[in-house]
Amino acid sequence: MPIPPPPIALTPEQMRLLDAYADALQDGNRRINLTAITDRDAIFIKHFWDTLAITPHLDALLPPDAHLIDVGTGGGIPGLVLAIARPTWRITLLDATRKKVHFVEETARTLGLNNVRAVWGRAEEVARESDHREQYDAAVARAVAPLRVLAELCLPFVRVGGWWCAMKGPAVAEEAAEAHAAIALLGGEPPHIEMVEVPGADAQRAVVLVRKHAPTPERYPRRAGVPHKRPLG
Ligand SMILES: C[S@@+](CC[C@H](N)C(=O)[O-])C[C@H]1O[C@@H](n2cnc3c(N)ncnc32)[C@H](O)[C@@H]1O
Repeated sequence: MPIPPPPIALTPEQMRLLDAYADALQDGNRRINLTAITDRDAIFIKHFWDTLAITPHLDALLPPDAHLIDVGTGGGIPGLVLAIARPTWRITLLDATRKKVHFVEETARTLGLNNVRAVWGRAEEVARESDHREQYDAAVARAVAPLRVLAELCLPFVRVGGWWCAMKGPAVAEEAAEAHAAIALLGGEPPHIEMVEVPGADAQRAVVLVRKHAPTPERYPRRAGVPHKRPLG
């Protein structure tokens, strides 16, 4: 079965960049464990189309020159796909694993993406640095932690008036309900859930959108590992 068309319009140059990125993921995966998804069609559907399906939601919330951080980017999802789809956005890719940060840095360079920078570190530590804390129009994340943990890893990066955007699966409503108290504590408004159609995907997908209305209290995030061990709320 051919790969279905993307969920948003792409130029031939953007399709060429996604093809080159798929090559890099397949090649990189032979050396380091970047993703469990290695089949080329699955890379397009479960990584690329999955990210592009949330892009219209971000378009509606963010300015053309938005600065985003992808927390726990791994092999570059969603950050590198967003950098290809929206070249006027600036994207910071953050991961705690050094070799993954090297991979995304190298891949961005090879693809000629000059709107990308990569940062190696734990979200709990990097979010305490003044050039990252509350500096971003949006923090995005996929497959990093349950929402009430992820809130503490993401919201400290977001400026007041900005957005936290988490890509999730079908159990999202329950997860969001559990995260309400943590989100409020960290300066977020109640989460807004949108179901997302991903062409060719069998699983239900959703995006959780949280607007930040107040600064995150100084004591958050707590020390590295604590958000996972003792989730807020
Ligand atoms: C399952 S992978 C998901 C990668 C990518 N977002 C995706 O959807 O394919 C989770 C990634 O989050 C990173 N990670 C987990 N906790 C983190 C933290 N506290 N700070 C920074 N990165 C973290 C891990 O190193 C790993 O690369």
